[in-house]
Amino acid sequence: MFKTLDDLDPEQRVLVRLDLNSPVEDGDVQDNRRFDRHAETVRELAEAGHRVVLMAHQGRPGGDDFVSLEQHADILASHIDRDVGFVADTYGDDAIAAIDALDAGEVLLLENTRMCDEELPEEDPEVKADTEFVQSLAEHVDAYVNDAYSAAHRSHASLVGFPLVLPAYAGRVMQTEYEANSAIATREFDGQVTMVVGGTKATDVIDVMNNLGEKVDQFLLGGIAGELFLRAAGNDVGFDLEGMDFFDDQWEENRETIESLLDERGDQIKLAVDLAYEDETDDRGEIAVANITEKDRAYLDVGSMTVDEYDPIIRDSEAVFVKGALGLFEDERFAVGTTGVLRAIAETDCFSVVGGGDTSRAIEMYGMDEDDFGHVSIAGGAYIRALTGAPLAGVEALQQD
Ligand SMILES: Nc1ncnc2c1ncn2[C@@H]1O[C@H](COP(=O)(O)OP(=O)(O)OP(=O)(O)O)[C@@H](O)[C@H]1O
Ligand SMILES: O=C(O)[C@H](O)COP(=O)(O)O
Repeated sequence: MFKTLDDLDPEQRVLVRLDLNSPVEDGDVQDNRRFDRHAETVRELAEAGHRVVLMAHQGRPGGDDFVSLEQHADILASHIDRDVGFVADTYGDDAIAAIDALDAGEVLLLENTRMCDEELPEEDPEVKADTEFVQSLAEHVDAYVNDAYSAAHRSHASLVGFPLVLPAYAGRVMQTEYEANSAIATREFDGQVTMVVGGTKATDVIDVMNNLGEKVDQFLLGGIAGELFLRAAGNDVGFDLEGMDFFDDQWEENRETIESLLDERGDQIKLAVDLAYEDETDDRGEIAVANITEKDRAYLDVGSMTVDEYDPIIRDSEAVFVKGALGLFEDERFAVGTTGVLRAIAETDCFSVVGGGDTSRAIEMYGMDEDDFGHVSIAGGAYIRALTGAPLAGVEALQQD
């Protein structure tokens, strides 16, 4: 395990890595649950009287969402009910002067870590620890806290360098995410364990099945990934709408693996029995998979009969994990599958974890209460890695003494 905020000495100058990477629309950073979650860690540190220096990233160089963190400071301030200072510098003289000027309980956000050349290349922690970025900041703080679980799969300087040169602790988000997302690999459940898998990436589903095949009793499939499995089972599905490229490449690359998974794990894998599409009047139409004779239209959701089949399986489960949406839920007509399984989870008291950046958005979009779920992860790439047992560089760096 790692040390947590409970182990931190009083009155520290603490350097805290958050993940505030957010959608940006027309240059405006959108508020989202990452701010709300990290607010807990920041508030706790500030209220305890520490001097709090925050680091985070936004986008990647070259992308439209690669912007300054100035707006993030204001959004975060609104979540913690106290000022968050901002300095447009990552580790230069301005950043150091602002850090040195902090009083107890004050909070300062440094500029986008990815504006620093030493942050991004994926390198070993030892190399990152040796950078000017890490060495300069480390001299002006007493401790390092990593709260950025959702970025912990990256071996970037702000995530893996500091634990080698400073006493390092996990923040509250890091702690909660790590525990919940590792549960499927580490916890023993007495009853049935079910995994709902969908979304657009077949390899995510394949990796999850290969890694968790012994832990999970039933995989309930949907989404593009589910359609690829239906195709492998001999159905004429997998039609790309104009401008979309979900199926052909994925089919070429994964066909054999999917066929052998169906062969070896057929009893554990439940596929949709009906699918939904946009009909001639732009309404939702549904068709039983058994009645599909031609690959002539795109399917955008699992159908209602499928939800009726999946619902009792979820209600009989002791633990349910979700990765990926069962349909194009952003369009209300095609949200039936995704909201159907989420409602079934919310209404039972099973242990549940819902992950995937997109999928978890459905919870708020359709007015469900996060408290009805065991854990709603704010992680995308890190969540899938946790499920498939892959190491997370940022977590490993924290765990070494
Ligand atoms: N049949 C479908 N047709 C088109 N889009 C679909 C379909 N089924 C699911 N999707 C889309 O899949 C997306 C989720 O896929 P993804 O695999 O990216 O899931 P995630 O795990 O939530 O996200 P991420 O990996 O980005 O964190 C949703 O935005 C949804 O609209
Ligand atoms: O938003 C995320 O999933 C994380 O912050 C990681 O971002 P990245 O994929 O740009 O490294």
